[in-house]
Amino acid sequence: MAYNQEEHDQEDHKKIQYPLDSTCYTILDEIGKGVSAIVYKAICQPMNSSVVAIKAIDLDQSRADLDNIRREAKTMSLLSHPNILKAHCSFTVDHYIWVIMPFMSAGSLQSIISSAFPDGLSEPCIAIVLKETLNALAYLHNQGHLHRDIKSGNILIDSDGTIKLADFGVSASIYEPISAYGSSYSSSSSCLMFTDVAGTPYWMAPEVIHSHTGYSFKADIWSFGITALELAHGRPPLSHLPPSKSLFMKITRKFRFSDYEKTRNSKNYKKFSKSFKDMVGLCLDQDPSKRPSAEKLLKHPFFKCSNKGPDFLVKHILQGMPSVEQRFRQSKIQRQLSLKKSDDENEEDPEQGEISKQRRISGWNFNVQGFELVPVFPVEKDQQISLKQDNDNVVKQVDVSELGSDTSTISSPGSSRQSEVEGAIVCGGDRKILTEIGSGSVSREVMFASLLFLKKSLDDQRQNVMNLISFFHGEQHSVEMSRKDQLIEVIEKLRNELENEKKKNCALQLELEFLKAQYSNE
Ligand SMILES: Nc1ncnc2c1ncn2[C@@H]1O[C@H](COP(=O)(O)OP(=O)(O)OP(=O)(O)O)[C@@H](O)[C@H]1O
Repeated sequence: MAYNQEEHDQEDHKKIQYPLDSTCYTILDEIGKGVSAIVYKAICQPMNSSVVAIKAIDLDQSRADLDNIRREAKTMSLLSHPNILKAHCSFTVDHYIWVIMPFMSAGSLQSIISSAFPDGLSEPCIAIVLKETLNALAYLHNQGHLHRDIKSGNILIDSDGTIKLADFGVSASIYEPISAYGSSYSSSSSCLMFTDVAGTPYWMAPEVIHSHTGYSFKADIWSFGITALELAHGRPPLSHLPPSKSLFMKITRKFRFSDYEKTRNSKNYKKFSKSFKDMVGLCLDQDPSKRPSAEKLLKHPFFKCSNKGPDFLVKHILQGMPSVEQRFRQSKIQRQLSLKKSDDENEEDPEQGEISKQRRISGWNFNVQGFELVPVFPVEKDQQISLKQDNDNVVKQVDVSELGSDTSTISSPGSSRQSEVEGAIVCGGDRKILTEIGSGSVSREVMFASLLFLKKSLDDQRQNVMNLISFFHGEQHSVEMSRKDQLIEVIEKLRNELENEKKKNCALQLELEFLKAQYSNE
């Protein structure tokens, strides 16, 4: 059936106003959890007890400030498309913002994959999900909006197989006044560009991480390509690394060979069609200008061949699937078990032992045939931290004890102003080393951008730890949960946050020292 925008808009205007009062809603169950929000299934009594989803965004933990969240609500209220999830309303409840949304009873594709399809979906199912998502994206781009957080966690599915794109928490409009984005928006270049780092690391386009270069609609296309890989393999590339590390790997264009091998030797290696691989390859072009627009991508043979609809998804994905609330409960238990397992493994196999297994690579490309990211090995085999010299590029080793630290060694560019350094952090016991490679593919601005990102993330984590500490001092969570659940959750969070904090602190300090040394050398 052809989609009629006018009819859809008229339907939209007929919608009834949901109450802006939390007492009108009864929470039934927890169904999901994001970085700074919990999602509940609830009923709205004055609306004939209709079922809704409530996203409770904790303002104390949210990266987005109130303005951003208001913008999300505003963006959602102005958009109208069958593949875009539109909120009923939103209002504040203590230090939470409640976004009242239609309940998409099968939850997100991410929750479906993680609970029932760990090795990914079949290609015909992927084609339907991606096509519906791309319809939403094409509409969004035509309206002048970037989504900026395309991933399977933001693609929701209803019991009848309907697909909707959700979560406009970091979306942005190119038509809004520049002041709405502070200094993060620039219209001086030939196309409208954003420069702030937004989104979720594994799905982020390289130009979003290298944010000094600016990015636009094509950043969503990259994330769409990563989402395709996520649906195909069950997880996005580099997701075995912590988010900050995956960002750093993208910036330094390195990731561990052992990790790549893990993916490649997967027993469940699947075959995908040439047109699917080609479509993903187009999205994952390093050069944003070479990626197709959403509208053009819709005309790709991969989508043209797919004539199956939502019923197919019901039959092949949803039938027999536990409810979204059951799945959420299961995933919580699994998370706790895997946390315990990784704790045990860390005790047996300290990080130091891992270092010897690591083999550095100088870049990574998307391989259309193999349908995965492929490492590029450095031309020079020497991976020692050493004095390295080539024609016009000198890299000299500096002992950081000279810079005020007694356990670290960094290599930094020497006399040449053109020298550029790719940094990789290798942590082993208490000896932290910032290594060199003078191949010249990462500039100081990129290094700065990554440092700023790490710093922001560090600040966020510090804030989270402070929140948890105050929670332990007796602050009440606004929604009732069992005491045991709360404690398990808090301990899990605290352990993660502290671990991350420790690693990032260490990395950040070394990198800052390194930059200081670099500048003082000049
Ligand atoms: N309207 C909805 N109906 C049904 N389930 C939902 C709805 N919105 C969210 N969910 C469920 O809650 C989960 C968490 O959603 P949320 O948007 O908070 O986090 P996320 O997108 O997974 O992560 P992030 O915080 O990184 O954006 C989703 O994966 C989905 O399963």
